[in-house]
Amino acid sequence: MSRRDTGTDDPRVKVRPGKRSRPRSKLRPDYSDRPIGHVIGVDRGRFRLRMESGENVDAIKAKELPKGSVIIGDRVRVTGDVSGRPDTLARVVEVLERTSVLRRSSEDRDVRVVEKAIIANADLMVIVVALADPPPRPRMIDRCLVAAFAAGMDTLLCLTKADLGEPDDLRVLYEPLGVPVMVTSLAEGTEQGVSLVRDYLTDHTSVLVGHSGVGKSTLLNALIPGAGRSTGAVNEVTGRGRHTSTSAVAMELPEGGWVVDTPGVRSFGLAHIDVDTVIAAFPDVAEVIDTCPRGCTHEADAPDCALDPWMKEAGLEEPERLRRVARVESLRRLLASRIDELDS
Ligand SMILES: Nc1nc2c(ncn2[C@@H]2O[C@H](COP(=O)(O)OP(=O)(O)OP(=O)(O)O)[C@@H](O)[C@H]2O)c(=O)[nH]1
Ligand SMILES: [Zn+2]
Repeated sequence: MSRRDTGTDDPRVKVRPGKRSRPRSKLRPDYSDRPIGHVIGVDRGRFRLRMESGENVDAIKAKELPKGSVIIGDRVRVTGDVSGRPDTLARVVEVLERTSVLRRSSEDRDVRVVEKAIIANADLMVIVVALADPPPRPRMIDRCLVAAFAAGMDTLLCLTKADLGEPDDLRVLYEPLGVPVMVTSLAEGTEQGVSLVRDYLTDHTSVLVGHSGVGKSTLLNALIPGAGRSTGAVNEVTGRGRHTSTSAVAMELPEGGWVVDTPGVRSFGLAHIDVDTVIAAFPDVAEVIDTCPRGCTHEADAPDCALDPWMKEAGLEEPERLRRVARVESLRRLLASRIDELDS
């Protein structure tokens, strides 16, 4: 992946990966008059579509479409039986151009990096972080910010369990980057901050990302009464979350908009994202890096890397000095290793 020319060298100019338009082959049939559906459920090769007519229709993918080419959130053209009557199946014949694609990479058994598209057309990543139990990890937040940036999605930082901890340290780290921060408290019988989050999510297509146990399901149930997400259980065998299923689902918000829930976001390797894109996702640090010597790797042992004097600048107030150290360490860790599990 190469960085697109935006006509400027200014690293503050965010470069979002461009939409790719596939040339239409003359031999391919023209499906442009077929009805359009929105993929709101994927379960082992079966798709649930919300048609533009409002009908829900079940479908499979046409053979000519490659494996994995239809994902949750896609807009697709459909042939066959689109009546939505029981025991009917339509056929997805074309995937329309996506406005965003959230990808992840992971290592397969041969330790090859495999990249996978997991969510299409989502515009907002809600990074869910508990203020305590489990303790917040800025490293994970940074990984998510990079993935969202590379996907072309906006971000919202949602700090849960405010009854157990203070949000100020995280606000100091992320508000200067322009990441909106919202705080919720959903301890037994309380419901603070939810309506603000719901208003923010309305009319967007969002995905909640966060470590196991931070309260994603609790938040989702509060946002969408009747969402029926089960909460609190941790897999006793692996000690990890209990999502063993492969199904992905998009749930409708009461006032409009969608929240996507997919086990795909559990592991969040960023190996498919190039160094420039990782750096661009750290706008404050990118500005400093601009003054590095040519070819600088920005790693801890890189000679004359501009990040070192920036961290140690004389006369810095303590919170700002700590913020800079945290930002540089986070970026350096990300540059050193972009393969990681969200839950690790
Ligand atoms: N004290 C407190 N506990 C909370 C709050 N929100 C959720 N919890 C509790 O935290 C535990 C985990 O919540 P879940 O909603 O299951 O967390 P999750 O992020 O969906 O976890 P996974 O499904 O494993 O990914 C549950 O016991 C919740 O009751 C909160 O605001 N305050
Ligand atoms: Zn450098």
